[in-house]
Amino acid sequence: MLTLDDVALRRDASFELVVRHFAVAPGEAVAIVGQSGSGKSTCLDIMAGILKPDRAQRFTFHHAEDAPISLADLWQRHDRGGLRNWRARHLGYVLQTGGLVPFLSLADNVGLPLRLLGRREPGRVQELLQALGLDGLGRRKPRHVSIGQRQRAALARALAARPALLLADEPTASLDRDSAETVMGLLTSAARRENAALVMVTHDRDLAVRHGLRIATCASGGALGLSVLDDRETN
Ligand SMILES: Nc1ncnc2c1ncn2[C@@H]1O[C@H](COP(=O)(O)OP(=O)(O)OP(=O)(O)O)[C@@H](O)[C@H]1O
Repeated sequence: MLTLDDVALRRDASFELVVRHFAVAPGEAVAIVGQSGSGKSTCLDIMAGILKPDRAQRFTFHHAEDAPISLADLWQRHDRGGLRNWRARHLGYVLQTGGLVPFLSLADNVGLPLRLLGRREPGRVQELLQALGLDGLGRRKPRHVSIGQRQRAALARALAARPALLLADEPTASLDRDSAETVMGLLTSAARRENAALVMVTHDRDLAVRHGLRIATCASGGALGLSVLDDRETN
């Protein structure tokens, strides 16, 4: 579904991320692991069409019967509208910081992707709040719930429009062990149910392995801090 070949982005004089090859198929789940500062979040932001790569031999998204979309071409043409449409239609992104809109209730945050797409799905928001253990908190603003509850609301929002590609940056980082297991279970089962591709960044390799995710390593090394993600190194 998502394929990257020789995609690179230099962040500063001492750091360049180079994705030699990465591919994820519908229904497949991959965890990107690696040391702090090795480029995991940068990699996810490139996959999300948020950060523009300096070069991309191949950077494509291919969903079901639709024609393949070259994200590399959209960037090349500076087609911001095209990238925005692609993100709205196909992408669910759980940010490390949650990224909820502070002045909207949890329920309105979760329903936001559906509203932006002009879709009405009565019951969908409630179903997600319930699935993520947020029943009864829908009317609260993000600042009036715990960090872990915010994280789960962010996950519910990413799932709302049933995206084909689900990206998550440390979705369990602010959760206790039991909640982390629960959220991982929900994330992977939701992705499987929707036949979505899931790519998540995590420090917790064991948690990812326990939940059946393929492991891709973001390795750092070399004098320039060159970072290479290569999913052929997976186990
Ligand atoms: N906005 C930015 N501008 C310039 N450099 C950045 C920016 N964000 C991150 N970097 C640099 O890019 C490199 C990779 O950072 P990134 O956040 O992708 O790593 P990470 O593996 O996700 O780290 P962590 O596990 O600590 O979250 C680091 O050297 C970092 O200092």
